[in-house]
Amino acid sequence: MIYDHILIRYGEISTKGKNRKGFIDKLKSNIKRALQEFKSIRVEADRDRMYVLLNGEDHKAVASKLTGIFGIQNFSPAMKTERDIEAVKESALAYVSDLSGISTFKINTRRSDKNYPYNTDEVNHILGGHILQNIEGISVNVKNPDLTLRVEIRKEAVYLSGEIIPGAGGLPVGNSGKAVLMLSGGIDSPVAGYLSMKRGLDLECVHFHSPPFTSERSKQKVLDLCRKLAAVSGRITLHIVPFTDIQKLIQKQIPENYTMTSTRRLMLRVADRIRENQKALAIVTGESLGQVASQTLESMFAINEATNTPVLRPLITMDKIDIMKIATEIDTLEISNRPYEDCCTVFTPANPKTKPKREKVNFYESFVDFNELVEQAVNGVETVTIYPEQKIEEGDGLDLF
Ligand SMILES: Nc1ncnc2c1ncn2[C@@H]1O[C@H](COP(=O)(O)OP(=O)(O)OP(=O)(O)O)[C@@H](O)[C@H]1O
Repeated sequence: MIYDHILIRYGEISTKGKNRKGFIDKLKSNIKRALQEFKSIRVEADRDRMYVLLNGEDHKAVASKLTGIFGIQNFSPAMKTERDIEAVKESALAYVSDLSGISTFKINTRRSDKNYPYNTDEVNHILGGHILQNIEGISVNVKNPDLTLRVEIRKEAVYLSGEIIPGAGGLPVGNSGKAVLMLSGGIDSPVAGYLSMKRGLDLECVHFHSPPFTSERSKQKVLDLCRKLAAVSGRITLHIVPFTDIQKLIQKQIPENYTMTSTRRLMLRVADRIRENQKALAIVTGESLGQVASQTLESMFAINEATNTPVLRPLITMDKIDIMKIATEIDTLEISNRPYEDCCTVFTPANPKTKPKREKVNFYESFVDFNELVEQAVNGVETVTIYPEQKIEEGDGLDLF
């Protein structure tokens, strides 16, 4: 089958003029970036549809890229033909003749141009009759056909397609503004990042590390996770925060059962400074209610006091098993399961407070001046941009830590 187009139907889209334009422009540029290896293709957009003009490129390879792009409801490889009914008849016949294993079919016509000289029923009959007359042994089955040939009659042309391939849904990455993702090496935060990109967020990642307590291998883990997220968005900027001094001071000055609460508050403070520098408007975390001591409601209440920036928690109501399912789908689970230490696990107290009190943590922190160390951590951030295909191996010259 020689398809010349892929016809893309938009996902959830606000009908308001300006938002619609923003959505379409963003989706178009994301599609162009995802398809840049196909040199001949062109992408055209109008209010209701987008078209990838294949110009000879393999439609299957292009389709496999399109399935991962947020903002696409579904899409169909399509043949474009002139509006003249004789031309449509010939194209429909060619389309069906070209497929093997089709013994039943139906025609499903939609007219967005109501001025077309034939209504949808008439087009269904004309094309159906033509196919029945010219292909031996084929019959119509309206309930369960082998092929539903969709015919879209538009102002500029008629499009024929036989297959609807589901898209990833969501909103185009970048359509909803920018946030920073607190990315650990664990299972949850990459999934939180993926889901927030699905709602159109552009993400920059922040990772806290504490050398020499955390190793090169835990660094590699985070870089690899970023590479997976970059496969969705085209690229990811990662900010790596030197956190050792802050953690040491916490260990020294804060009572042991409150060190975890204080560590989280300091992480949030530093992440918020990076957010501000990067002109982002929210912080995303991988927290899920009740999962661990730091994720009880009391803990979140005590920790969240560190900022009044919106903290988005896409996984808050999800069970671990469902989070792991998504981690498997986005191919991050195996990376997250690598057994290397994270700065939090290294310093985790034996009995962290599961119901910390704001007053108490404020009281303990009031004896310690963290301001200078927060400043140093923000100033010591190393930033690296990661692309999907980039292989980052240990010792390849990326002297991050
Ligand atoms: N080293 C780190 N760097 C950046 N963010 C972190 C780090 N450690 C934890 N976080 C953030 O805090 C959230 C809660 O972390 P915590 O270790 O309590 O939970 P978790 O369930 O193990 O999460 P994850 O699976 O994402 O590590 C993480 O999802 C992440 O957003």
